[in-house]
Amino acid sequence: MDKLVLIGNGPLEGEVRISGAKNASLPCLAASILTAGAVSLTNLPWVRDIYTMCDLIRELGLEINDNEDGVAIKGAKINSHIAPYQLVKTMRASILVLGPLLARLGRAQVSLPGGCAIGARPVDLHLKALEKMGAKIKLEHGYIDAQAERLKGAHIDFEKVTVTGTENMMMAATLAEGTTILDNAAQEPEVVDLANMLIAMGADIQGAGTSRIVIEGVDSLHGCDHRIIPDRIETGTYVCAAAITRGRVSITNTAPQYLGAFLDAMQRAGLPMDIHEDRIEVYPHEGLRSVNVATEPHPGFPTDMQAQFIATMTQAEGTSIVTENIFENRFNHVPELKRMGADIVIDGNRALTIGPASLSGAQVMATDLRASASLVIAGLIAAEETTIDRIYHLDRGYYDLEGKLRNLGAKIRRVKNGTDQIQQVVQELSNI
Ligand SMILES: CC(=O)N[C@H]1[C@@H](OP(=O)(O)OP(=O)(O)OC[C@H]2O[C@@H](n3ccc(=O)[nH]c3=O)[C@H](O)[C@@H]2O)O[C@H](CO)[C@@H](O)[C@@H]1O
Ligand SMILES: C=C(OP(=O)(O)O)C(=O)O
Repeated sequence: MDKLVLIGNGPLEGEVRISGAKNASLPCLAASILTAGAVSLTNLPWVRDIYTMCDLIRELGLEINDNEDGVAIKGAKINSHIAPYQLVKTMRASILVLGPLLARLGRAQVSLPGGCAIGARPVDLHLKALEKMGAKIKLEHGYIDAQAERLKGAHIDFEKVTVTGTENMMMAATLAEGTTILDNAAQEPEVVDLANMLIAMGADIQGAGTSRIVIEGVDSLHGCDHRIIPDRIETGTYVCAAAITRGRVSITNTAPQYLGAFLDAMQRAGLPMDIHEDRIEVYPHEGLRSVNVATEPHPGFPTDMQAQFIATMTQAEGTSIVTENIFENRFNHVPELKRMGADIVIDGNRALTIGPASLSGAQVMATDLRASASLVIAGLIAAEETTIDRIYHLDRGYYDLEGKLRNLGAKIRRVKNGTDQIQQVVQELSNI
């Protein structure tokens, strides 16, 4: 298993170019199931989850040719309606093929995703909504088995805001008979990106980006060319990396308008920044102030930035209270950050971070995607070496994290298994 080795050093400096959004690419790849036409997607980040989704779509029979910037997909022929356990178990977002398969083929069998490190993450709201659209659903042998000759438009009022639930229903409704209204819909930029792709395929969708989305079903969709939006969570992660190291970093090829609540929190913390249309310039600061945030559905503070924000707050003056409202178990990074010297107390769904704490390198374990990123951020300023194990979590969602950080001057290397090699890499990094 690969590990990351870091040695804390000076401020990051330079430019980092943001990749396409993983969480927009996944539903857009799934949307290609809806058409027999040719789909071209560009600005895909070649991270593990994208490979997994491509494998899943290939497994269904679609033809995919990839290139450096994206994929060309042809869905003229689909010969399976089954999303197997082997693929779904490595990526929960596989559930996104349920709506499109059912809409196009009238049948879908998708392995039921299990819980994961951050929470139980049920898919009951996806299933209830599909039933409301006329699908017959059975749960058998660990699989969701859904059937519907043609889905019918329905009024769906989500009990909770669900991002992939909204995306699944939006895709299913494009080919349904009649009008579907989604209330309490997710307003995330990735939902809007998917809606824009579907509209380019001929779908009739109004209101994406608001809490009510109205979809008028059509008989068929055609192919399209679509460019994926920049990754707001990768962007925020580099803002935190720049902030914790008091760096001067230009974050380019991004879209700051998707990060309002997070950038507002960083500004309240005293981070000097210039925010442009497609880039953020982060400047060195004289010391950060602690601020309180609570995670909420978009446009609130994103849960996917919570771990990286807590890592940054370990260096802010005072006590920062971070309340996690989306997932019931998303503080797995806290015990690991504490092993590095952070002073953090968990109280129910709140994490109280008392700063500034002096961090020292340690052997730590990545437990989920964003928890891993928070350990990298802490490792950038920790004294001596930090070794992060189980970085396959990071590889699910960050394109070339160590390459991008190395470019900014960080002392970071990936090592294959073996403690001998770790010692050698530590020596090499110490000599830089
Ligand atoms: C691939 C992708 O886009 N992943 C994102 C998506 O995940 P995902 O779409 O899985 O998360 P949801 O928005 O669905 O989950 C929000 C909350 O609703 C609950 N819930 C959800 C569905 C359901 O049927 N029943 C139910 O109870 C979940 O357990 C959670 O507590 O949104 C999350 C919340 O912004 C992000 O952290 C993930 O990065
Ligand atoms: C939780 C995340 O992803 P997923 O929903 O795929 O687990 C994430 O991107 O932070």
